[in-house]
Amino acid sequence: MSDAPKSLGDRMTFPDSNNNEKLDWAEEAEEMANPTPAPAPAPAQPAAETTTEQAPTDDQTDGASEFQMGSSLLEPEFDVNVKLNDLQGDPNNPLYSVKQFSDLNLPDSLQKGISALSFTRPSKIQERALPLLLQNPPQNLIGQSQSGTGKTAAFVLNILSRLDLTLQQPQALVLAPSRELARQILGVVQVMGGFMEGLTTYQAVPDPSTRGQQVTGQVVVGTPGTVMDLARRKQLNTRGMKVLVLDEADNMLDQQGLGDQCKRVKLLLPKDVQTVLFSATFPKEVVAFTELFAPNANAITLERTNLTVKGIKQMYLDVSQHSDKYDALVKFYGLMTIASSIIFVRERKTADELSKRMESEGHHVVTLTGGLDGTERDSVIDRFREGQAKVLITTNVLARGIDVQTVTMVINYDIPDKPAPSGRGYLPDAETFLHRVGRTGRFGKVGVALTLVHDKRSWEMFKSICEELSINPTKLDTDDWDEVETVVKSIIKSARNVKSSNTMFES
Ligand SMILES: Nc1ncnc2c1ncn2[C@@H]1O[C@H](COP(=O)(O)OP(=O)(O)OP(=O)(O)O)[C@@H](O)[C@H]1O
Repeated sequence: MSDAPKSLGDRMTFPDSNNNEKLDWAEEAEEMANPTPAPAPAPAQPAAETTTEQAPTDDQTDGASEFQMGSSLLEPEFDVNVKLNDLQGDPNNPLYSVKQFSDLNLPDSLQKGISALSFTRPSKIQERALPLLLQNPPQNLIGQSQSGTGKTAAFVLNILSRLDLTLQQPQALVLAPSRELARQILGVVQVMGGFMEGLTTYQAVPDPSTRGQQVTGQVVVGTPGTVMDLARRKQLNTRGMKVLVLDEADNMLDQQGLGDQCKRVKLLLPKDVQTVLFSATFPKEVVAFTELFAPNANAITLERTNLTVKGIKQMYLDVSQHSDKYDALVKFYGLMTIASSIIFVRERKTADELSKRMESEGHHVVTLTGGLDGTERDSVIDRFREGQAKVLITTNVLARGIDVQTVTMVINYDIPDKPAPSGRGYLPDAETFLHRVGRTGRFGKVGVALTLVHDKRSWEMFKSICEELSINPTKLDTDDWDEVETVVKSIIKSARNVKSSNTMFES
């Protein structure tokens, strides 16, 4: 099945901190000639097999306010660049960045909301973004920071501080690519705004029980398709909107379907709506469009080399062929106790197959794909959040934004890919890789990411992603499981021993 050497690691290995193996790219010099490595064109695959699942624009039920809080602050470096479009954002202005939430002059009700979440001080992105977001007249913002660094709280605080609670009409709209993320954001709005008397919210994801209902919630959080439907049916009055937020903005503007819908939604809003775009990634293909969508925006960006969360330890399992992946996965799970983990696969079919096999062998797993209806999806993610299920198998539908702090391991059972611009074949998808692995290692927690590599193509894809993101993963060799156990344990231990540099925060 595979055209790869029996053990890829024999000739192509990443440096391994544990056994001092050195990276040997020499044999691949030709393939590496291009500084931004493009992998060999992927073999054509049958359509049904190759479509990477898109984030859904439909499905649903009602809001939940469950999410994790607290953190052990082990997060390493990340620095942001700030591009300011006005003099108010001058670094000499005392509001340029804030050291304490109390410096923001927020109403008491909001300070209480922040305390309810146990946030003691703002993270770097919050420190930089909040003064820019809160200034008047409102300014647009494009904000980038690594996964799990607190972008949600930044845009939610801005929204809540701009509401007129005496008006019972929609005033702020947050669009997210999946129903699960929309529910999660709504949860943050409800807890953070829990002390604001009269605050109302609306969850705009497909829900048969709210069909025909007029939207009166002041903060509307939803998926673009549903929001567009509500507006078209005149159930959502958009005239009073003051803030529009696109979470996972690059994803929202990049995909043909979601991008079109977001544009249409924006056209319905007042011209002076404050437009806020947040993501951990803004690939260059979407940057021009983000600037059109949020004109004259202040921008907080990350250097390409700072995109990864260093607290997430990267490993890969080198298996000989596709059919060995399942056994290697199960063996791996047998080695250690993992608090909670997410296994990402490429297709719904694989998710279902993997889930059936693991269940039949006594593993308790849950599966969430776009193939489930809204109520089922809500129930699965809730059970996983509550710890009733420790293993979640899913597709890219949950690659972005989902915050479950008990997740200590992410497994890329299949390497993420995206259609090549030429329309022929698929290319490695570094952005999706980054978002997937970012489901662990949240807000300074330690996490481990494991990627399965099984043939030459998967190896090349992984290698390209690692180069693009400056990742140096440790190889786990399936010929020696005792060694795998030792290596993984030592990686986890070394990650735990990372001295807190507190660089989640500004010094
Ligand atoms: N100032 C803070 N102090 C402590 N915890 C915080 C603070 N800000 C955010 N958090 C927590 O950090 C976690 C990650 O936050 P959030 O989900 O907003 O990250 P994100 O940057 O949006 O990530 P992603 O890019 O994956 O969407 C959440 O559990 C949140 O409650």
